[in-house]
Amino acid sequence: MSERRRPVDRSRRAALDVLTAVRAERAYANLVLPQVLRKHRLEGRDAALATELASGAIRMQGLYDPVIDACLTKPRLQDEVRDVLRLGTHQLLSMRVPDHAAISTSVDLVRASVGQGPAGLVNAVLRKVSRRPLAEWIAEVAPDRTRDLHGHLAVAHSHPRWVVELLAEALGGDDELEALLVADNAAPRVTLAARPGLADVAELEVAGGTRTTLSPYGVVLAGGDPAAVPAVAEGRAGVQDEGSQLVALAMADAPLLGRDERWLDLCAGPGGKAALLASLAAQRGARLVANERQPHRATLVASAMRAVPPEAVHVLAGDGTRPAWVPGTFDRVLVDAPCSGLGALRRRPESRWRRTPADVDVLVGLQQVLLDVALESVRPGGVVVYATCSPVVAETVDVVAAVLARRDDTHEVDRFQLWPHREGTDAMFAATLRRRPVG
Ligand SMILES: C[S@@+](CC[C@H](N)C(=O)[O-])C[C@H]1O[C@@H](n2cnc3c(N)ncnc32)[C@H](O)[C@@H]1O
Repeated sequence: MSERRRPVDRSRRAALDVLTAVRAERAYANLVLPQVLRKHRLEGRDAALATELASGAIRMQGLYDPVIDACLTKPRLQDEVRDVLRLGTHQLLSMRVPDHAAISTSVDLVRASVGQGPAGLVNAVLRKVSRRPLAEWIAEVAPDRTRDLHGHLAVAHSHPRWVVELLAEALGGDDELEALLVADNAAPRVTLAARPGLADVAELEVAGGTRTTLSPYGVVLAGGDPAAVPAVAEGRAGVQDEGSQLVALAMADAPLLGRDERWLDLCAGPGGKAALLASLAAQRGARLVANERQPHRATLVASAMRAVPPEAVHVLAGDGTRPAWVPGTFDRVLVDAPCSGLGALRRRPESRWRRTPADVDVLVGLQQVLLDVALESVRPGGVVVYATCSPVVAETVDVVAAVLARRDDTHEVDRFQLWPHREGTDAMFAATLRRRPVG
């Protein structure tokens, strides 16, 4: 068949659709992927290939773009052509696709999506990329490691430099920094939580899972579609990172004197932690109020609760900074605050390129207000867990310190910081605070 009439590989076409939507429409890759896979009728290995191509090309663009630029003779490149080159470069440098297949399918793809014009350019650039292995390209395009470690790691592991610097600050130094950046670029394992009283871990093991070591409710799936597991389909279990399970348990299991009936999840959407908390509350004769500001996310919370006994939960759509309850109502409160998400970069390939340092500044103000509201909402003697899926110092320990500095009725009793390269979880932070009992 002539080159011009060769059909475009559907997985690569789908991957390009994802890159286009993420770039041009600011779509989220993990939300747009299922739609694109359906549109191209991709399943099994073809769907897995499209997913790897799209996620890898987006995640690694901080390394691939300088490599591509080093192969150009003219500096300017159409966005659509750069997307095709990112996909081709990912195949050449990070996947086991033979060079000739990576190059010819990319040429076909650009011909079909942009036109004949850039086909020669794509062919020439990818041939140059294919002449060196990844390590040599890193040595060529990244700053020298001994002179500028953060600059080197930022390019070699494709993270914005400001993110690398905040992660180094959170780690307290550079010793584990590279291990963390490597972990950020690896696909997370799919973990389920068996919601107590509704499903048990043994049931999920039968579905092909292996027990997690840190959460008593967690099971890691070897593969396959988690939605096909009956307990997940029925809402008796949920897909949930082990770190998120530990945050929910920090709230549910913090020692408490006196009444333990009224629980609040102040920022509940989309409802993973709230569903685990509500099932625990049902077992312990407590009731959870699951509050979420965005109405459509409150709907997701309600859906996550479909298997929970209705008397154990009340879902509320409301702004947590203007509480709809009187102060001191609750015995336990979780404030899983809106945050930069820099601890969950493994899950969202584009998020590191979307976030800016200014986002962190804005979020810190909201995080402090929400933590203050949480402390006002809990009775004296009650506990509040403040959590983020970010390890950034400004969003974690600094928020807790700033709020505690203004209050003389609260002290910190516990805290943890999890890491993808240590525990294999998202980089979740949680601090447990207690309001002093009166008298
Ligand atoms: C990190 S997410 C919570 C994740 C959730 N706990 C879970 O495990 O599924 C933060 C949530 O806070 C919500 N949020 C943001 N501002 C809020 C506010 N002022 N009041 C209540 N919720 C808010 C966001 O819409 C988002 O759903």
